[in-house]
Amino acid sequence: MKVDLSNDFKEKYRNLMGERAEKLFSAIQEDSQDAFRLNPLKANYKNVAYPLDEPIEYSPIGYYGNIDGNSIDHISGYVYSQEPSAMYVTEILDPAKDDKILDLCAAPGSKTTYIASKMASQGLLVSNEINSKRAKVLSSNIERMGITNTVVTNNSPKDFEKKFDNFFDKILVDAPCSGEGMFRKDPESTQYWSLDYVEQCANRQQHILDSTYKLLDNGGTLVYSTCTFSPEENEQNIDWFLKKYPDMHLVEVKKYAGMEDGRPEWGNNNPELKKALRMFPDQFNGEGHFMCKMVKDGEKSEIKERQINTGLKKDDLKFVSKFAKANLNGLSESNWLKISDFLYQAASLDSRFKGLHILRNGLKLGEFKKNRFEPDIAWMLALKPSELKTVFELDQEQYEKYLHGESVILSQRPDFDNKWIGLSFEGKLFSWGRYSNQQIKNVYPKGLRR
Ligand SMILES: C[S@@+](CC[C@H](N)C(=O)[O-])C[C@H]1O[C@@H](n2cnc3c(N)ncnc32)[C@H](O)[C@@H]1O
Repeated sequence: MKVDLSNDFKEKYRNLMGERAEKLFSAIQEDSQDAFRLNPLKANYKNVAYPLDEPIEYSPIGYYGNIDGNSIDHISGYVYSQEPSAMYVTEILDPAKDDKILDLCAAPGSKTTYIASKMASQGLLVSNEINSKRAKVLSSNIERMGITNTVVTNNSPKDFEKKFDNFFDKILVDAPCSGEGMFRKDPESTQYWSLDYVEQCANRQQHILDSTYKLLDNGGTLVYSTCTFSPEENEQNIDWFLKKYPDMHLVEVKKYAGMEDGRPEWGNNNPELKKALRMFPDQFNGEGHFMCKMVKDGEKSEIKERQINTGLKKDDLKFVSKFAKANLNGLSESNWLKISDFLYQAASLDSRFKGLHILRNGLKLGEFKKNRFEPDIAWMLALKPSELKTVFELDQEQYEKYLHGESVILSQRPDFDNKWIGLSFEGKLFSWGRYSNQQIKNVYPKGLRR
């Protein structure tokens, strides 16, 4: 599909870039570049059906190529589709295992799931999304990828200001923007673009950055990124931010072939802006992006946690222990949290989260029903085969029927008799199955069936 670039857009970039603008316009008419990531949180995570012969130089888990959303690799959370430029945002954030990280504009979750995979189920990741529909998609992507250390919230950045000042070691602001860098991936998005829209986005980004400053701890790192070319949303906003908060500084990031410096001349001639990074699709094999990394002066604060009541009763422990004894090879009882009838292994028990709209706190283990406990799909997606008493490998026909909502009838008595088993296809766990009487009853969530 041809991308319909408006005259205002072309004139603006001809003025800004001279002859180079024509190269940019032609690149925008070319096909976008697909890529995907592997998920190191899964067992044998390189065991995927997609070719891994075109690795992305700057991402140890990124590969060029297209994935199918109906494949078992996708359904079981072994792969995540993400265009190559966007992958570098997480690499420059450089998440560490014991960090407290906030991803403030996180849906649908491509950067958050990458961050989590680098944290190896440790530390704390807060993935926030202001839009409620998008926050649900974010939450389900986090579930699919088997992520356990994340609190998913649906709030505005301002909502965090009351309780989280100087709390986070690292913050990612992947800001809502005018999306010029995604025009060729989503040609219809050009219809929302105007010179005014760029101004509105720049203004909204300044509000988000104001909140972010308060939430970032001394010595902390802030990565700001957009998928747009406009100077107003990029260099000019960063120049504004650095002047408003003189204890924030840009730091150098490594630039691979095709990545360019930020443009001081687009940001009030602030020479520091060279340290930012730009990707233009006429030079770089990916979509258009801007990103930069900043640090805050000062010594790290001492953060004291105030723990909430976990809501657990003695009987609750009894039911889960009984379930685990029958079906698992062990059980960690740390950070258990009961919310109405649901049991979570919480990513955080800190009372600061009270008052936020939380969609998911860590791993959803399951639900207490009358005198029993039923495990949740989220738990299965986070388990390794070695943690289960029984893993049953389905054949192609059984797998397709199970995904569709049908039960599996076994032709003979199997060599297990426990009730809750892990179901796998091509060696990848994707669902619980409930065994009884030579049948594996279908417990695949209705919303996921296909
Ligand atoms: C570029 S997208 C984020 C993409 C995401 N980081 C990813 O990698 O999948 C920006 C997000 O910011 C959200 N947003 C919109 N207005 C916002 C605001 N005022 N404050 C915070 N986030 C906002 C949008 O709903 C959108 O999901």
